[in-house]
Amino acid sequence: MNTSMVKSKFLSHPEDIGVVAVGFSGGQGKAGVDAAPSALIESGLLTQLRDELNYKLHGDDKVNAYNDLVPKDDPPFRNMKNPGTVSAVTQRLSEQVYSHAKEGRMVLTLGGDHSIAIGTIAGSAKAIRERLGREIAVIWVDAHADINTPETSDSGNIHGMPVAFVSGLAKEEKPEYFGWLKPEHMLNVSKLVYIGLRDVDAGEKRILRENGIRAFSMFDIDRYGIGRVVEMALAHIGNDTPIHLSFDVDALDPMWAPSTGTPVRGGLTLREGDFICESVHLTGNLVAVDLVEVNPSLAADREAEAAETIRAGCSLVRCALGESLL
Ligand SMILES: NC(=[NH2+])NCCC[C@H](N)C(=O)O
Ligand SMILES: [Mn+2]
Ligand SMILES: [Mn+2]
Repeated sequence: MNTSMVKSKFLSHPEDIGVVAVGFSGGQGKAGVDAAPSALIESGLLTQLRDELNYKLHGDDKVNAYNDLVPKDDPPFRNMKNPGTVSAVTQRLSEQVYSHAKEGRMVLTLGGDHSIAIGTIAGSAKAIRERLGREIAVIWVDAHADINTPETSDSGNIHGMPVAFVSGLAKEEKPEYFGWLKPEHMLNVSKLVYIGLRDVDAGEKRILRENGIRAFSMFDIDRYGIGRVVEMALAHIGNDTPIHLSFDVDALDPMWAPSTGTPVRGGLTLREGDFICESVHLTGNLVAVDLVEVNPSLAADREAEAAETIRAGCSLVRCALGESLL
């Protein structure tokens, strides 16, 4: 790590990153998001972390496809699409994230669609509980709240439900349908904060309200500016809490990140996204980062727009890991 970088105080090996590349698209219906990790890696992300930011990287450079986990038959269950597949993949992913996090490393997960956060958050939460006896906080940067329960979801896509499962708002006993999630995997919703929301379903608004969940929408960003919003978000989770940052690239305006499955206009500039990541880095509390929903095959002008989106994603990750601070 460079001398100007902030070492995370909750990591015993702050210079080490466990990388998990998740080539998975089963939480939604559009092919291509599974190709994001290799596109990000090919564009040089891991080399930059190694050579420019001086991290030591652990874990396979190869992308996990999890094909061995896909059940032969995966019918909808409680309105969820591909429930058995998403459950099995996120369970395996939770073990991968856990095994890095329990070593005291930073964990970087490259998605994949946002359903994978069921696995990443479950793995971080469990490891941090065991290592430090603490609960993690989650900063969820997204156009969407992804807190539908199977019953409130219109689409049945599990990438719109991860927060509900990992916080216990959506419950299921069957082990093959997320019943593997145990109390040690869970996120306390009082330690959850959203930034960037602008497309929240009616049922999700009710869930946010009823559970008193702290959320900063694009309205708040226009009103207070990104600086104040990040300050308030960090104040909400407190200065002494390990942070898991889950960044959906669709939080950025489609101008900066056009290649994504559910783009919503009126989003963050790339600079605002980078600022969020830099600010989280500066807390010294970061323990895990997810970057999700980059889909290189979705774009009007494929090559150019996909390259833009990949570049934006790389920038966000580097900022979260300490780049660009003087
Ligand atoms: N991770 C995402 N891009 N999620 C989009 C979710 C969209 C919508 N709210 C749904 O539940 O289907
Ligand atoms: Mn989203
Ligand atoms: Mn999302």
